[in-house]
Amino acid sequence: MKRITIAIDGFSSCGKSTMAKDLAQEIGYIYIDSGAMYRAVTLYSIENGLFKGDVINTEELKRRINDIHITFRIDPETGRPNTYLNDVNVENKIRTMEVSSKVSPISALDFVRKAMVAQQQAMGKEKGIVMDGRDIGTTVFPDAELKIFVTASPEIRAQRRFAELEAKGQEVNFNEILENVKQRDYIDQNREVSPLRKADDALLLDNTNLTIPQQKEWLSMQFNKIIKQ
Ligand SMILES: Nc1ncnc2c1ncn2[C@@H]1O[C@H](COP(=O)(O)OP(=O)(O)OP(=O)(O)O)[C@@H](O)[C@H]1O
Ligand SMILES: Nc1ccn([C@@H]2O[C@H](COP(=O)(O)O)[C@@H](O)[C@H]2O)c(=O)n1
Repeated sequence: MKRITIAIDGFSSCGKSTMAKDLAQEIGYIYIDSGAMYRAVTLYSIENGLFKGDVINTEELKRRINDIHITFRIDPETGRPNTYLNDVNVENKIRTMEVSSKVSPISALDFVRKAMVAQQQAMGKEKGIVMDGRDIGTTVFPDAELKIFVTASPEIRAQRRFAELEAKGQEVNFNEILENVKQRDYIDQNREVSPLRKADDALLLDNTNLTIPQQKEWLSMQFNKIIKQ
């Protein structure tokens, strides 16, 4: 059977990774969470003192960008990929509010995007990949055979994220999460390099009123339509 490239873009916390991971597992494709890569660069910057408050030492980060190696390894227990930063598992550390609050300015830097996009394109050169993010259908894989753009109301997205972090035992505040979701959407849509936007040939999915199984079924249907062509 032919193998294709699947790009899933959209707003923060709307369920892109959930859909992408499930589909990849079902069809035996590689899954890459490109947001995890920008989060890992952000964590590196925090841990290496490259932030003074909210100000980034961009010159130093630029000098070090080639020392930042991000890989994904499947967790044998869950069957899901974990993110590694320079060979250390950082899957939990990159999901904190501290990283969420600093990641969008980091991802707006042109040299950071250039480095990440090159790695993402290398990961997808054999096809058989599902990648989610903000610019996958527009910049990383403009020729992807299946492109989806996901959205949902900011309130429902914040609610979903709140429930997830609370279940992980993190101390979270709903309003802080809602503010973060809106702020990241704004920065991601308004940056100069590869701003978040729907590719002209992407299918739009508003999953505000969909359950996880419903959106999974919808995505499988879109995949099957393309693969049978
Ligand atoms: N349709 C849905 N209904 C309810 N909860 C959902 C739905 N889709 C995803 N979720 C939950 O919402 C949360 C955010 O989902 P997910 O991490 O997949 O979003 P995302 O778009 O990849 O986010 P980010 O852009 O921040 O990486 C998760 O806890 C997930 O389980
Ligand atoms: N292709 C991408 C993916 C992500 N970003 C930036 O990273 C942030 C975190 O991503 P999540 O998917 O984990 O929410 C996101 O807010 C973007 O700033 C990106 O620029 N391009």
